[in-house]
Amino acid sequence: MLLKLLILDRDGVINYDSDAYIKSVEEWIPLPGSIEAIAQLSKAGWTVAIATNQSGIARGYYDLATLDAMHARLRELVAEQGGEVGLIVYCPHGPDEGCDCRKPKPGMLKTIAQHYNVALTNVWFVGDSLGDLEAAKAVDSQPVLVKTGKGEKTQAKTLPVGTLIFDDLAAIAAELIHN
Ligand SMILES: O=P(O)(O)OC[C@@H](O)[C@H]1O[C@@H](OP(=O)(O)O)[C@@H](O)[C@@H](O)[C@@H]1O
Ligand SMILES: [Mg+2]
Ligand SMILES: [Zn+2]
Repeated sequence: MLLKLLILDRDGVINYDSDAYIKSVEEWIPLPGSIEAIAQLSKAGWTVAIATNQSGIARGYYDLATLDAMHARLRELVAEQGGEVGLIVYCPHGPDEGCDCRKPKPGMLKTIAQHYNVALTNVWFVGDSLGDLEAAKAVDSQPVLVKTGKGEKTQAKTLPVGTLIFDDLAAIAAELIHN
């Protein structure tokens, strides 16, 4: 049976983003409807994985324990709604470290695909930044832009051909669950 895999960016898609980075669990605040959307997708048989840049680690704004606490909180909130979150992959590196995982490079998407032993072709990758969409395009996944977070600013840029646009994660869940 083909795995129904959906990959999400984190900041600006699941939780509010900030130009000052999300530096603590207290600053990690879910966007309206995002927790419910993930839980509904999970209960409808979707595997929801996450690929997130976290250069704030390299910049020293917060540590790995804090990052893990944010993700534990996310998992706890989704579990309270009867759903579950799949693999969470993050890039802790800074923009100048030349790693393979920082979006727009597709390294994290490849890691997720290998973990679930699936191809990335046409798998929806939902993000609010151009780098998210470019990462998707690089591995023939489906770039999906949400207007939350930095999404409306991103929408004004030149997007990869075929990018789908939705208001928010709740609208994406409705589309995937009911179609
Ligand atoms: O949207 P995801 O990938 O989940 O995470 C984005 C964050 O890591 C941060 O990425 C930073 O970009 P730089 O890493 O400084 O270029 C800035 O855009 C911050 O506002 C943002 O919070
Ligand atoms: Mg983002
Ligand atoms: Zn990296």
